[in-house]
Amino acid sequence: EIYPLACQGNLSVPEDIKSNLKCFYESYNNTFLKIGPLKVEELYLDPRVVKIHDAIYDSEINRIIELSKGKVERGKVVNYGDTIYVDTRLSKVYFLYPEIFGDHPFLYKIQTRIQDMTNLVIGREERYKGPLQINNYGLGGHYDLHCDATPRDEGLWRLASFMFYLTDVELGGATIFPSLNLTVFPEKGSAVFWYNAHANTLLDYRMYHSGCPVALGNKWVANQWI
Ligand SMILES: O=C(O)CCC(=O)C(=O)O
Ligand SMILES: [Fe+2]
Repeated sequence: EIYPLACQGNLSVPEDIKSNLKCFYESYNNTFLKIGPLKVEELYLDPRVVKIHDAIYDSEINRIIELSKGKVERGKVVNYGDTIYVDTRLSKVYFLYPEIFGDHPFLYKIQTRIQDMTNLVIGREERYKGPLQINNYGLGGHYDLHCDATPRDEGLWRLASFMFYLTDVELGGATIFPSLNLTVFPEKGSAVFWYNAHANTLLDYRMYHSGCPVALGNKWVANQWI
């Protein structure tokens, strides 16, 4: 079982890959990023997974959690067009839909920043203009192996995933990518970003991942599917 090993951070990315990973400042050609460049840490090269440090302000985190606290409900998963409760996902979820952004304009800023940070456009088609999904895991909360896109989407929806860590977690709660031997521990204010599909839009099965059980503490993350 690699699950417990990976969750504890006892697996690591192969040495030949690790030795080529870099940390750098990125500003693309973006005026705002020139003023405050992204702090990028490469976690894997092919497929590319990056961590962005200081991706969201504490003040924004507080507001998101405040908005979501009383609203989160047991999360479901999509199953052939239905959404159902499953044992493999134990977390509470609240969707901050674009419809409510008008009441909370700071959310526009966050989505715009995600676009700047990824160089991608959220909602290439209107029906894919997704919400910010807020996830809260209590003790034992977890989300087992899954891919954010499904074969039916084939990379048209959820081409990429951008996830903010809104809290540190005292113990457990890592995000693991078992095919890559990659474990990412939550770090408040940071974000991870990866593509769920190849350039030809077929799903990239290497991107299966899990949210490990929280052993101590309380975990909040915010996902934006792109
Ligand atoms: O909580 C995590 O670390 C992963 C969450 C996740 O994969 C998801 O919400 O799709
Ligand atoms: Fe996921």
